[in-house]
Amino acid sequence: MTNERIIVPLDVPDLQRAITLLDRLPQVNFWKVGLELFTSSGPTILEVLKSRQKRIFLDLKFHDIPNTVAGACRGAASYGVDLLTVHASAGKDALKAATDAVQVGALQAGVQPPKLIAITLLTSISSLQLAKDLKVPLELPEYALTMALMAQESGFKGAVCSPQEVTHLRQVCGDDFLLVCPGVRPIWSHQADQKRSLTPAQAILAGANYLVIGRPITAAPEPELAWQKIVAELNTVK
Ligand SMILES: O=c1ccn([C@@H]2O[C@H](COP(=O)(O)O)[C@@H](O)[C@H]2O)c(=O)[nH]1
Repeated sequence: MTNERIIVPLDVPDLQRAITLLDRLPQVNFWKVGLELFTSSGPTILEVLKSRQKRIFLDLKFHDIPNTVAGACRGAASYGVDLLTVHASAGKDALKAATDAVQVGALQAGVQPPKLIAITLLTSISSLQLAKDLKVPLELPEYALTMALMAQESGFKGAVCSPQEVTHLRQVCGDDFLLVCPGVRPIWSHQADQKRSLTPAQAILAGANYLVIGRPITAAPEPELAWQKIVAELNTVK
């Protein structure tokens, strides 16, 4: 179903505002909890989402030494969430440690392990910034692919990438590798800080499994209407 492929981030400063958004958009089945809400309010929101039978993408983007990433992944896996992120640039040892740790954490908690998804390169980074600020000597598509392949070799189930990299990553990583795309922008919405965007229809046609679409929906004057417009756009390419 189309709307199962749209993940809406709960990028709000507190639990009450998150619940207000959930109440306003009951048609959304897949929600993302990220750094802003988790830092301010902790894991309570995960219980709220589960009590409403929602799917959960816990986007905490771990990036640390292997031992610390493993500990964080064990803890996060105990919540029984569907997807969990780690930065691929934490390196192969950290990614392998994460792969083992989610199994342990989930087993101890008696829940299913989350699918681990690697951040390849934040969608707010442009090619120019990658070269000039981060001093990465690879072209951006090659860098994103290198990160995705390292994650795949380390046992990750998928990657977060911009929709602009999806075609290439899909070709190389295969059909079973999940590609989760933020930076998706309908033509009627603002780019804001996203640098590598495509429209929802273009992202799905390119081969994305999931689209993460936040402010075009959550900051719209009428979020329900924005959601409906995006679902209608995706129905044209089903
Ligand atoms: O590379 C990345 C990784 C994660 N994100 C997250 O996705 C959403 C995008 O929200 P919008 O309001 O649609 O821009 C946000 O929660 C980010 O933390 C990303 O944008 N890029």
